[in-house]
Amino acid sequence: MPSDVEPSAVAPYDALLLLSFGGPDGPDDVLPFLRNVTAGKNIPDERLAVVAEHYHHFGGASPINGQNQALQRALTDEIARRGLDLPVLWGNRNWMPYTRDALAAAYADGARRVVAVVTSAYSSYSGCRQYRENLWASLDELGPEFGLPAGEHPLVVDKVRSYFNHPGFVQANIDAVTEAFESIGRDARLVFVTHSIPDTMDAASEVSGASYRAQHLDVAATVAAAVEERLGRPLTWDLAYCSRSGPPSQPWLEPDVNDHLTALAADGVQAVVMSPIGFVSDHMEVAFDLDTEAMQTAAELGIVAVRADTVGVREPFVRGLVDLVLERAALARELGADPALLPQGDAPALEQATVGALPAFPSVCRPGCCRMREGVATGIPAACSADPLS
Ligand SMILES: CC1=C(CCC(=O)O)c2cc3nc(cc4[nH]c(cc5[nH]c(cc1n2)c(C)c5CCC(=O)O)c(CCC(=O)O)c4C)C(CCC(=O)O)=C3C
Ligand SMILES: [Fe+2]
Repeated sequence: MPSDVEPSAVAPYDALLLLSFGGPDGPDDVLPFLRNVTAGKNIPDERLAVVAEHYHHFGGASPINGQNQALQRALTDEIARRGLDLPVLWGNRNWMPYTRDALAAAYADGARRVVAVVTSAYSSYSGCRQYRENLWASLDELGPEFGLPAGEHPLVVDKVRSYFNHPGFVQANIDAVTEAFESIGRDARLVFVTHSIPDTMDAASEVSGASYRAQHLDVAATVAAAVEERLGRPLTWDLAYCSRSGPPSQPWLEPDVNDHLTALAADGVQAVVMSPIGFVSDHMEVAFDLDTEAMQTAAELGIVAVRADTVGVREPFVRGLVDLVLERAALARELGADPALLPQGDAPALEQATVGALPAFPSVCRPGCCRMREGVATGIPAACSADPLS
């Protein structure tokens, strides 16, 4: 077996946690799942009913769980290929297998320090802090279960940095968009798509180095430039959003992809490649909001549309995630085992591969990282930062 690194390259980690959103496995799961997702959120009942219908349209099961299992297998294979020893666990914030159960199993197997990879490439409350809050709450619950005094955690969990500008994630998107252009076989507008979030959440995301929107614009510019080079012709591109929820009175990032297609049609655009750079797999937002709804909008407008693949289990992406785990392990070794020693900011000198104009995002979240609103602490503790309440 070829091995590009020493087995000790994963130290101090005993396990890798693939941390994801979760989704229903069948019709009976849909409502309890939606209640988990929206607990304490200001989401109108009408919106929930509509989203429940999206799931029922697919037999009540989300594709996300199967996709995460495929990624878990791909990571396991890539880790073995490199001659490394690191079991890959899978846990979700909103559905079984839950984060706490995955961590409980890791602890029972003897793991004490775990590195997490979140299935969200971008930094925002939804893609960073909410996962870190879920980790902290899970660790809090597990302490007493394993006989520790309340407030003591059985495990330390670190997370790899937001990887939107890591070469592996970006390369997999470049490949997918190039293939989509080859399949449409004609000149087409390139429309990048991501999940909309409230404007207030976007503003709060900026503390990590650049806002959620700016992170996407950076990736989009890099991908578009590389695809132009591969195709040998210039492209025009935009960033649009899908899956808005929340009350209509609350501003969210725009334009919505359907409105954007309508505007493009009015401008005479006849063909579009949609690239879902905001998502790592073809879960419900992609399967329904893009493949069902936006594709129907395009058809009604007479626009020929092709949807580029998400990164899924593409080789550059999977390889990149394992590179990020090794990067995080090197940082952990440099900083020592005590999370209290972690710096309140950037990583010390460490080789961190990036592409685009933005720097590598912090591996240890900065104070105020990815709050729901700028300057407003929720009082909910979050893992993977020097101060859980900051
Ligand atoms: C930025 C972002 C990502 C990408 C990063 C990441 O991947 O984490 C993402 C992913 C996902 N979102 C998902 C599902 C849902 N998101 C909801 C609601 C919301 N998402 C938000 C943001 C994001 N969401 C926000 C600001 C809300 C409002 C309420 C809140 O602040 O939480 C709701 C409630 C109903 C609705 O309002 O739509 C559902 C059901 C699924 C599972 C899909 C499947 O089952 O296949 C996935 C992967
Ligand atoms: Fe963060």
